Amino acid sequence: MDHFDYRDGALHAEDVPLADLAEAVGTPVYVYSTATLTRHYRVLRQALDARAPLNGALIAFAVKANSNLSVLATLAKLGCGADTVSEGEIRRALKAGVPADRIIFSGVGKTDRELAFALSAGVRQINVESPAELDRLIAVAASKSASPEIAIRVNPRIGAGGHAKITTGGEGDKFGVPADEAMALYARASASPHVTPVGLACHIGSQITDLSPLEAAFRLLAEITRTLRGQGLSVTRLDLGGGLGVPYSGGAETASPTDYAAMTARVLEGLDVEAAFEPGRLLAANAGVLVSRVIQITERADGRRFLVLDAAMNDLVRPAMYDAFHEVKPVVARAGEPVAYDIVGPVCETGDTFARGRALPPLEAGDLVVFTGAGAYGAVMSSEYNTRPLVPEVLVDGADWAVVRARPSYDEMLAGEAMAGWL
Ligand SMILES: Cc1ncc(COP(=O)(O)O)c(C=O)c1O
Ligand SMILES: N[C@@H](CCCC[NH3+])C(=O)O
Repeated sequence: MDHFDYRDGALHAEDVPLADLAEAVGTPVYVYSTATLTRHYRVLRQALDARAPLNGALIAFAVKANSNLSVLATLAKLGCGADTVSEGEIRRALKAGVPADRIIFSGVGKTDRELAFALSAGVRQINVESPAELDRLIAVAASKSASPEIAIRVNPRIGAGGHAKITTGGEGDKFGVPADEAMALYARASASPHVTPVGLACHIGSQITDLSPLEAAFRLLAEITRTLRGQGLSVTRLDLGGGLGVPYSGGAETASPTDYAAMTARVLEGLDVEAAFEPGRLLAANAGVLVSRVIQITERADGRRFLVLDAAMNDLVRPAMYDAFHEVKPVVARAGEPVAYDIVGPVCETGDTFARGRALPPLEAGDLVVFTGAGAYGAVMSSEYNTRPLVPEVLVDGADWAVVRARPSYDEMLAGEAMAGWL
């Protein structure tokens, strides 16, 4: 459930009419709902706390899904931690008030500088994804006389997710260490005074709607835990990643947080480990919309109608990149027989197409529409392609709202560039 509803035919974010926001801030603009973020966090928190093996488990929001400082601070205030994949994300999480002991550092290619930064920040845990990374981490930690707590990320050879480009646990995927190698790596790490292995991690993909691949991966981690303990090694934490999908359209079926918690608790029963989760999309996707204005409607003699918006693939890349579906709705409810539109942006790429033949009520130039489900992997994946300013972001809380990232001016966009001295 979200908090974007029609009231008297006008779409609101909580108590704020989106048309008012569009007028005040301009379009395109991302709008996030505090009540929805809060609700999504609480639903997961309660589902986990209802199952003894998961009670109090760390929820570390995957910062890559939405790294806006105010969004992170909203979640941090609820007790949420952060799953990070770069020095930049660790800096953001700290700045937003996430305590270092709730920050997990994941990622397939952390630089020595980033590892050193994570050590000095005192993050809770570094998830090591390869033997080469373990060697570099040991060297960095030795130079600081440190011994950070680490988990080994297992590649369970179970890929899952909404699109081939977003599976991460498959055999050919770059992430993590295959199970047998992971056990050898864990034993090797345990012998070093410069890392302290505490557990295992996995994350097999994103937009996963069926629990069975997740269950298979979690069972594998439980089995590895038992094997390592049989070798006299200590394993106290399992980081079970994120990946749970969300319904991008009203009718779509996805596993619920309650079913997810029940399945996970069954797998961990009796194992006596501290679990952690790294949801991104689950908390943020349906807490955000992208508001855009119709520039014009281009009609062809063959009857094709292009709805040309002021938002483009550089603002919301998921349809172009993954053929992802986002529902499009008019901000002011309109009557009339639905019309089929090809919904496109102004960027000079055929891929700048959000949807083909999408049925919407008849629209006119100047009308506002929203893309729903845009709170995760929306603004964070935007670019300035075609020298289009990055989209601003607004956070709503009841009847209050604030611009939490401003649209840059053209001067600001060009300020970082310099003319070569010989020109
Ligand atoms: C290590 C890790 N954890 C968590 C996530 C969050 O995934 P999702 O947004 O699907 O929950 C990702 C991204 O897929 C990831 O790479
Ligand atoms: N960015 C992707 C998901 C990948 C998540 C990061 N591993 C999306 O928009 O669906």
